[in-house]
Amino acid sequence: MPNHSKRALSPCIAQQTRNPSPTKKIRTGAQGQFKFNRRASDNVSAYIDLHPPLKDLETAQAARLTSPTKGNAVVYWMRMEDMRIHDNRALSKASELAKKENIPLVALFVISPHDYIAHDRGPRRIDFMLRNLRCIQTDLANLHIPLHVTTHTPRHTLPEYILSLMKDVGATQIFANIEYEVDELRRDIKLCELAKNEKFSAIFVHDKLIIQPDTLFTKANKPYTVYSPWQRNWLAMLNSDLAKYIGEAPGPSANDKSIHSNSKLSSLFDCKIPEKIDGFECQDGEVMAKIWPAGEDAAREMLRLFLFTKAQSSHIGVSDPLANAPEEQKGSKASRVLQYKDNRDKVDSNTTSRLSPYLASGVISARECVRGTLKVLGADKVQGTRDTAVGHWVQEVAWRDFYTHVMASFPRVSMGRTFLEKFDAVIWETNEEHFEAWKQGRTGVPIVDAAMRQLNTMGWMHNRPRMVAAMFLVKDLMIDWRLGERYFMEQLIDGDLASNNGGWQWSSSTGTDPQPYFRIMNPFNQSEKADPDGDYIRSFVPELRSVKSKDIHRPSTALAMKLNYPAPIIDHHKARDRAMRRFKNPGEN
Ligand SMILES: Cc1cc2nc3c(=O)[nH]c(=O)nc-3n(C[C@H](O)[C@H](O)[C@H](O)COP(=O)(O)OP(=O)(O)OC[C@H]3O[C@@H](n4cnc5c(N)ncnc54)[C@H](O)[C@@H]3O)c2cc1C
Repeated sequence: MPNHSKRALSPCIAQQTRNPSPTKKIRTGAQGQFKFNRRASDNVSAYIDLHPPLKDLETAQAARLTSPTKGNAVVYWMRMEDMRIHDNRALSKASELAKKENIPLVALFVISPHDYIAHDRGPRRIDFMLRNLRCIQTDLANLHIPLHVTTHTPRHTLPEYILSLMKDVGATQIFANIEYEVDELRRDIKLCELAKNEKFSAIFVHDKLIIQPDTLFTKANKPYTVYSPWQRNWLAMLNSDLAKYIGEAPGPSANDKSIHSNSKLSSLFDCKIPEKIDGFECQDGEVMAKIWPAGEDAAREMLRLFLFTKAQSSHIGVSDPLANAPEEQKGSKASRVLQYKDNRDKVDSNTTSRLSPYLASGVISARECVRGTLKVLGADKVQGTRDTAVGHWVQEVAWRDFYTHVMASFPRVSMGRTFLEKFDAVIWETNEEHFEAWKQGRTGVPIVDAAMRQLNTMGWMHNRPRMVAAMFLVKDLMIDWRLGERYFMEQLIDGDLASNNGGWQWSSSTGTDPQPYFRIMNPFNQSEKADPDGDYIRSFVPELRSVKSKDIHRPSTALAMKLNYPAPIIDHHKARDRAMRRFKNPGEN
């Protein structure tokens, strides 16, 4: 199988581009247009959609050895999207087998810097991964299960490396949860093949989503490309068998204490998790640890607070989300999830769950989140329609499934290709000053600047400003969405390839279910709706803190000058006309 993925970096290129700094120079092409080193060619794009690697993994799984000889241990291979012990299907299955065969369970985590470069992972996401690994290592050690953490490059030899580690510990079976990105699937297919040659078995399990990809189809037996009908089907399937889709996977059993005197395995307990990874040093690690505490207990507490307590405006910016939590008010209609339908788009308070970093790293399962909604309602069916507050939230969790389904069925979208191919020809501006101003939050449009500064200080943004800031880059500044996609990934602590790509393609009207290109958000109107009193802007744009009136949404040039705040770098109405023209006739100026 040709390995044409845009994400396949050769090791030497990967090393050269090690430091994915936010100020990385923009590559410009011969015609002065921004150029992408990662946009798949037409042939590759067509090939990958015809041969989605998830199907190949399913084929490899069907052909795997079902009963290899008993080994001396069973391995669970944890990856950076399933970083938890509770309700973890691959871990649960690995533990079940170890118990049945009466052999120890060993957990493995391989740090793969080339993968992080290939996926534009930022230092915050990597730091969060290391912090969570520390919690997991301690919790597993309490069950006498070692977590062996090791680093490997180059990434294309990872399957051979995993196989050698299996041999080192005397394991013949390895379990992992599926990662749906192209290169990750190809890596796992290769491991299946190598394992089979050795008469070993590699078992890959669906865990990330509520409903796995490749299960929901239109009446014409095609993958869905529109969210609403897909979601109706998703909800019906979920409610048809709650135990199957959101049932909790049993936790791992403890190993026998004798593992500590096992000559091959005891040293695995000594492994140290690195403080940092070269090229991914987190400059604001302390701030991140405060806003996004690591570990499953923290994630669960975030969920509990969202389900059972009120929003707090003191939690807009850099603050500990678990501190000074308001009292739980059982039966009260004031909890954040019960107010979600009305308040979710308000950015001046913590109206949403802020669980995305935990879901993206798998510190909590999506199943647990949906089970939580059943508890709030005391219901035995999942609410998932927009007419109820809880249903509305479940619909958001479903978007996460949807975008991963899209990526699994149309893998080219993750290779720098637009879903709607006709928009691939849209002509983009190449104004580096504009791009820098957007990144730094100095566009002179307060809601956009607050959003970008929230991203730069918190590694996270509320969904509404994400859409406003993304649409401003693409439609007002006419800068290619792929540059924004990359910048978000580098900054976000919740960076998830499918959701980020889906969000960017939605905002730029190039994706599935697109916001039509002629619907362009007016950032000033959005600001008045989402942040009526201007508190969100005030917390992230200190220059405007003294502005008490509605002027905060659109300060006059004189006021902006007086406050040392930039004038808007673009006229929204003129920019809107330009975007309409360019999208209506892709390829024309
Ligand atoms: C341009 C753009 C880029 C984005 N990039 C990412 C990303 O890299 N990672 C990411 O997790 N989300 C991304 N999103 C989706 C969304 O903005 C965040 O998931 C949400 O803001 C997280 O806040 P929350 O946890 O409080 O969400 P809540 O409103 O509490 O929603 C609960 C969960 O549902 C999921 N979810 C909610 N909205 C969406 C959505 N539109 N698409 C996919 N999943 C959703 C998330 O897992 C979220 O934690 C992006 C959206 C846009 C417009």
